Amino acid sequence: MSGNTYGKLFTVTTAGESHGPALVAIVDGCPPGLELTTADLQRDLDRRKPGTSRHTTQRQEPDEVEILSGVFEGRTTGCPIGLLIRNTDQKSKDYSAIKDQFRPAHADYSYHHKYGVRDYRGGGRSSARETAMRVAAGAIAKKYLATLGIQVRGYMSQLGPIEIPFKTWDSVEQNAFFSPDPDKVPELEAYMDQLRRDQDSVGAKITVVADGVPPGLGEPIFDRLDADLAHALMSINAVKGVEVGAGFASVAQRGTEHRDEMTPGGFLSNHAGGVLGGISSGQPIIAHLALKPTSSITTPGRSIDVDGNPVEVITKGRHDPCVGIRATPIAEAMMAIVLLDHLLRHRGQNADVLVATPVLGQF
Ligand SMILES: C=C(O[C@@H]1CC(C(=O)O)=C[C@@H](OP(=O)(O)O)[C@H]1O)C(=O)O
Repeated sequence: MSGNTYGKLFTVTTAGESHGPALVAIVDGCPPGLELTTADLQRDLDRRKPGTSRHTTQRQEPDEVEILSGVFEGRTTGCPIGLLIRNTDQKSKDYSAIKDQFRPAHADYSYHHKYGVRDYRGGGRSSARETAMRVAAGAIAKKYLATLGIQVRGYMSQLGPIEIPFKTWDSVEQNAFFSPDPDKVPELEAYMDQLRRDQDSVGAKITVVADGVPPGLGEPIFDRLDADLAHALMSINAVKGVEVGAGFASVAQRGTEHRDEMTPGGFLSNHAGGVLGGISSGQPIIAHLALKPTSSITTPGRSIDVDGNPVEVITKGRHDPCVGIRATPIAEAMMAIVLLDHLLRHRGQNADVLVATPVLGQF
């Protein structure tokens, strides 16, 4: 397998380059009978698309999605769903100056060594533009999960050095950063304005939460739910770290603090992030993602060209000074895809399992 497909029963295959004619996806395994229109997908695509604020790339892409197959009279048929988004605002000449150079920290160098040939325009296949198709596919998963009362939502929890404590979901859709604290937005804006003046980029942390997930999802040993979440979330461009629940903070915790004690009234905490032994516990699933600073910056950097000569790289064109700003819908999509895949797998083997033990209330 060449790594362009995710999932076992609910599968998503993407294809397409940043400056090619279009991005496409095949979403297979969606249960039949789900009401689905392009509007269901467009909402999340609009949340991710470029050029919607001064803090993101100024490439203007409407990211209008077409459903090519798998939907008949407004409902999924159970057959593969073909999706297409046309690229409309490519400016490939921005890349001609660096076509034989490698941007430090970019996939340019490793793609060149792997394939020997690459579409250098806009990062080609390694461009974060590919994530548009994940968002479209994830919207299908989200819609099916919602019919079962499962809701996947995310927010920005840190931008560079600025931590953003969770305040309210109501704020998240009201600002360009997906900040759950409206009072932080002026500070985030000022930070980004200065960053652009500095011709630099910065990292970010995104948190994703799934509420209403029943206990039982996840397949020990290698396909643990948290292992698959790490796989899927780490597959997003620029992600350098994934934590589930307390994550790396678990290192400094004692067992008495980390364990999520149980009472008949419910769990008393959620350090596990909703996953015990690789299987969902019925608590909210919580994951955090670390995204690195964008490698395409106009501040010159030392590198080499394809012949090994030293060069100074300056990346012109339109770029996100912080890819994390648009990553929240992508992270939600990947979590939804993982959850639906595991839900269908769980159903397949365990639909008849009944235990008398009550499902505990969530923390
Ligand atoms: C277009 C998108 O982001 C692009 C991601 C990207 C990269 O190298 O990752 C480089 C830029 O592409 P271009 O140079 O063609 O403007 C971004 O604009 C998108 O996310 O839809």
